[in-house]
Amino acid sequence: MASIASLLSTGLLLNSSPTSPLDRRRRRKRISPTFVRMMPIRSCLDDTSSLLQAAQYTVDTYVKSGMVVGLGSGHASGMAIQHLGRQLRNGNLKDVVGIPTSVASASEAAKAGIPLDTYQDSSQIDIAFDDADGVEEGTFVAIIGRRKLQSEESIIQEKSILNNANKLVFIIEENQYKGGLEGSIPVLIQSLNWLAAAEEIDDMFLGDAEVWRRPAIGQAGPLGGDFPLVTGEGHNVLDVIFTSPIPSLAEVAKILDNVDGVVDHGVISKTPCTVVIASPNGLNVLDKLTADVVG
Ligand SMILES: O=C(CO)[C@H](O)[C@H](O)COP(=O)(O)O
Repeated sequence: MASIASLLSTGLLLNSSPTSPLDRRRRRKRISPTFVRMMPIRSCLDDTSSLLQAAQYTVDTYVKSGMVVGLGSGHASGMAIQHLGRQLRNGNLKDVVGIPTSVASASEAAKAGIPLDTYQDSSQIDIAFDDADGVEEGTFVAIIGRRKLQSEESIIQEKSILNNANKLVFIIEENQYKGGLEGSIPVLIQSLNWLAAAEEIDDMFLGDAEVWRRPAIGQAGPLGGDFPLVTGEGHNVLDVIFTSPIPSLAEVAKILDNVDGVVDHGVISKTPCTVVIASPNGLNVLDKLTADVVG
């Protein structure tokens, strides 16, 4: 098995291999139809205002008094948290408790005056909203966690909050909802044997993706530089950067789940799931009510 460094130096990581495992799975993949509701809400707005509208719509539509709410991370979630705080202050909502998915969302929620609780496995979460780096069209499988992690925060915990919520809503922009997503998927790996796991992932996606270890400071690189990021749980983070469109995120997740040393990753698949999509023309609200059957 070639090392990542040697593959990079020969440029092999950038070449496209027509017979990679992903290609073979691409040919085998069949996805059953699922029910998707589309509710267009028309308006004419710039990017920021449309995301703000999506964030406010999410809170106004799905958060009710007395609920426990998973508070997501990112730009749109920040706006939703601020709006939720306003609704509590002006009395439109009461007795809401927030469970933050990150240091940033905890800090935003504290500033907005939202009462907070910490996440436990037994937490009953009525609804969670979150940003996503991308949501795959039709399947609603999402990528989270590309952002830089801070101190003790954890993709594992963020995924648990989203998975345990009775209702999950992603708030995204229209260019983030599509088939054939590209870019990176964060993968948590045991730090002791990180190189073996990285090389196995590199082999699995040869021709489709580059594998880099995320640094705590400084530039990213195949070996993560001198200061690799170590999460609060003691893991390293690999960014598996797809240079060609991913035909099926669920298949990628399945491959990653089978690699020795992989602890978790930023692919999340949950139904039911709602996506509130902001665009300059207004909002599209899509619901996926049933899970795909892959044969
Ligand atoms: O992990 C994530 C959501 O949980 C995303 O990586 C992140 O929040 C995206 O942030 P932004 O929408 O501000 O680019």
